[in-house]
Amino acid sequence: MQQPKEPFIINRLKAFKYAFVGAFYLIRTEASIKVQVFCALVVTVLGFYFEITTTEWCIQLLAIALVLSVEGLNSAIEKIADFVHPDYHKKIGIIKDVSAGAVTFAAVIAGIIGFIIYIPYLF
Ligand SMILES: Nc1ncnc2c1ncn2[C@@H]1O[C@H](COP(=O)(O)OP(=O)(O)OP(=O)(O)O)[C@@H](O)[C@H]1O
Repeated sequence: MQQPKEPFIINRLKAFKYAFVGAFYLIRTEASIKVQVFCALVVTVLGFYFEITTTEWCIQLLAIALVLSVEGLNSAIEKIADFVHPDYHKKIGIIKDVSAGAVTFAAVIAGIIGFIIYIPYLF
């Protein structure tokens, strides 16, 4: 028998709950996400210390969101890869390397953004 359809708002609230559970799971279990969250906290403190502009805050927050999102998706791809093929396989290696490579793009660009924002405050 089909389950009765739940109201739209309940359905969306549940989706939010699952998404937050996933976000906290990432922070609790993934070393790379812990490092990225630590970096995000450091630049947030720097932002308050140097009183960066509203535009700089927006760009910094976008860079943080980009790195955390791509890192989270990379973790999800690693988990899918381990689930579908737990043993060693050359193609799984390439899939994981490509996924990690996507994080590298985001992290390098975020680093460059950090330099562009903070170098003028330091020198
Ligand atoms: N099943 C596998 N088959 C082939 N190569 C693998 C496999 N698992 C991992 N590798 C190789 O080892 C590298 C590291 O994989 P791993 O799953 O440990 O990710 P990680 O980079 O340590 O993840 P994290 O982001 O959690 O630190 C991969 O990028 C890939 O080159």
